[in-house]
Amino acid sequence: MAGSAEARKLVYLVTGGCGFLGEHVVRMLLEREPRLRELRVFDLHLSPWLEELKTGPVQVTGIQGDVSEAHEVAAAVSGAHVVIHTAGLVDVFGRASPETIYKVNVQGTQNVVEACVQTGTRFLVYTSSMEVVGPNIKGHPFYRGNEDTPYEAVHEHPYPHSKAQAERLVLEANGRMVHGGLPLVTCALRPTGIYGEGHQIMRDFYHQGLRLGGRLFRAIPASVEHGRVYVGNVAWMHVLVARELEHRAALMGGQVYFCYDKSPYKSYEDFNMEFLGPCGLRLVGTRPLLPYWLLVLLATLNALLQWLLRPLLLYAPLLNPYTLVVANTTFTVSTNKAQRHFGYEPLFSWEDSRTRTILWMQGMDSSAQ
Ligand SMILES: NC(=O)C1=CN([C@@H]2O[C@H](COP(=O)(O)OP(=O)(O)OC[C@H]3O[C@@H](n4cnc5c(N)ncnc54)[C@H](O)[C@@H]3O)[C@@H](O)[C@H]2O)C=CC1
Ligand SMILES: CC(C)[C@@H](O)CC[C@@H](C)[C@H]1CC[C@H]2[C@@H]3[C@H](O)CC4=CC(=O)CC[C@]4(C)[C@H]3CC[C@]12C
Repeated sequence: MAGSAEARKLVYLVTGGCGFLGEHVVRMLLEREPRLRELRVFDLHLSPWLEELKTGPVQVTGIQGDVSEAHEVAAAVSGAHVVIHTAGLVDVFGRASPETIYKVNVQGTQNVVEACVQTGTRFLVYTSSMEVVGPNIKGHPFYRGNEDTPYEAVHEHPYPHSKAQAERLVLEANGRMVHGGLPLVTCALRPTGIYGEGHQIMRDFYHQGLRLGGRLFRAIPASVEHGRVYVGNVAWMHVLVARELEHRAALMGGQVYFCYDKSPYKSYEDFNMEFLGPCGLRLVGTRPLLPYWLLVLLATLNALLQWLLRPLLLYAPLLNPYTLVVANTTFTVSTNKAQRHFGYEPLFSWEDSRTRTILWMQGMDSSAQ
């Protein structure tokens, strides 16, 4: 939907704009934000597809930078009306050190907040995560909960802990005076497990299945529900929040919103099979093929192997003690807070989300042959 030239006056910055979610946010903004004059895409690694976006009426500016470097963030934020901060180290597989995770996710977010304050940017949307809530280290289920559901959010793993710290920084910054004397308005969005075109973990499952002769072996009971949300709907919620923050600052400022849509409640593995099945893979077993204690042993051995091999190579399998607990703990949301506060409705139906994801996987399938 193209806006008239005179209506184009806003400058948006998307950090992590070349990532799985970030790319969908960037493309959604270009399609559905008619007030855009300039779209800045800030990322550690700029993608080649950015060039194809530079042919339209909106100025698309790729900025290669590191959110953990305050001066680089300040330069990118300066002059922006809205910042959508998606950049982060999404690592639960032990690829990055805890120090690096905190440096990027916490210090990086602090840098974004301070840059908004110093340069006068008034609207900040942060991509938080369901993991800020849970599953907690005790494996307590969170069954179709909402933003107000009481839950003992206790984290030891660097990733959820860093996301919780970053979210708190963003929410506490709401109301701070920015350069120019007006208040900063912030909010945080908490996606559950995002799926869709470009999801690296789905690729990993697909390639693992190919290596195992087209089979995947059930490890988690089908009864363990895991919340999932389509990346296009998460992107749409980011665009909508960024648009509505100015007019609904009193209601939305300092708030958190789960990202949700009509994706069905299923176990993580059964949900993945909605896409892996049409690509020729099958999930072996109606119940977990191995007892849980053996899975714990295998996960622990994987963690030990990762530690032993680290000086030589990065060994980062999907199964480790943390991913096993998360996968094995029910965590689903049922809420309409985003609809009540800013009129959010999913842009993509479950059927459409599923079809788009399958077509992407099949396209990946053909390119893999
Ligand atoms: N993937 C998922 O299921 C979920 C993701 N999230 C959150 O969504 C956000 C995006 O996640 P994904 O797109 O899945 O991850 P991703 O890894 O695909 O994208 C993250 C982007 O941030 C960039 N980045 C990393 N470190 C950076 C740094 N120091 N400076 C600048 N850019 C940097 C990466 O290059 C990448 O393009 C993250 O904040 C994550 O915590 C939240 C809930 C679920
Ligand atoms: C090997 C089997 C036990 C297999 O079932 C493991 C699946 C496991 C890799 C995933 C299960 C749940 C996922 C996490 C969940 O979707 C919540 C997340 C939120 C985020 O912010 C980032 C990603 C993740 C931690 C996601 C990562 C992969 C799982 C642990």
